Amino acid sequence: MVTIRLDGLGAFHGARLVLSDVSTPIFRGGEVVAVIGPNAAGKSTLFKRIAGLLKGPGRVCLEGAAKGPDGICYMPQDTAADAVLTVYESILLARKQGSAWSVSDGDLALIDGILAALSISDLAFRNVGELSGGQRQVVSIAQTLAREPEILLMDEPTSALDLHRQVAVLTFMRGLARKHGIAVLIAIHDLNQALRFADKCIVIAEGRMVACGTPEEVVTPALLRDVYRVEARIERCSRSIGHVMVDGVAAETAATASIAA
Ligand SMILES: Nc1ncnc2c1ncn2[C@@H]1O[C@H](COP(=O)(O)OP(=O)(O)OP(=O)(O)O)[C@@H](O)[C@H]1O
Repeated sequence: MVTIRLDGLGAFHGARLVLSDVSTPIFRGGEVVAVIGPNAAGKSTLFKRIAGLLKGPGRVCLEGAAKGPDGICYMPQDTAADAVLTVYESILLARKQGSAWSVSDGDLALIDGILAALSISDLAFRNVGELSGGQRQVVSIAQTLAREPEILLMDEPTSALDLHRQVAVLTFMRGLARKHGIAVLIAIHDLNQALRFADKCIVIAEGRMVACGTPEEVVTPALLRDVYRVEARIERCSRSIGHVMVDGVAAETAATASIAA
């Protein structure tokens, strides 16, 4: 089984150390880990550092990955659109990235399966450049899956999706993690989706990890006040899943806001 653990991880943007001292317990294949935190906290930076796109101190301890570091796939936040390719071609290109350019029946069957699983078979021969933002985001997920990741880093993969597709994609990703033993780390702003779909949760704030545990352990009124600067409660629905109920901005922020007004 693949496992990943972060040991004192940090990252530089240029000469600036933007992220430091991120140490986690072991995350195992099959688990979904939500990475949460405010804007500019360092979530994307963390993913880029794990994926080897940024330099910095510390270690990414990977075990049991058949492809080694190549098993780590990063889906960026910005979904680049290559207008001249069809959806099918763009996914095939992603699959063939860094490998021999010969296409097997297995490659085509895998792509057909991904398109069907993500309910985008009807988009296969449309140009990527003419898709909506949400459609492009699902294509970007398909491109990442086509690389058959062992560790999957998804940077806000549902930010452009409607509610149905958010739930469908997150349900699918969790099933995929379980079925294929993939460790899936998802940076996400929707804390209710994190509470619903994640097995573990890490919180990044001001370039450091400030909490790690199950979503229920981590997403608390105290965390919401200290890290997100809102007054909020966690209420359980009839299915015992916690939901964040926001009452307003935290007092200190409210004072600042009224001064600013
Ligand atoms: N290419 C870059 N060059 C210099 N600084 C950068 C670069 N990219 C990000 N940063 C800085 O690194 C810090 C962390 O940014 P990062 O994108 O990791 O945040 P984030 O938690 O993913 O934010 P968001 O939720 O807004 O996407 C920010 O201060 C940001 O300005």
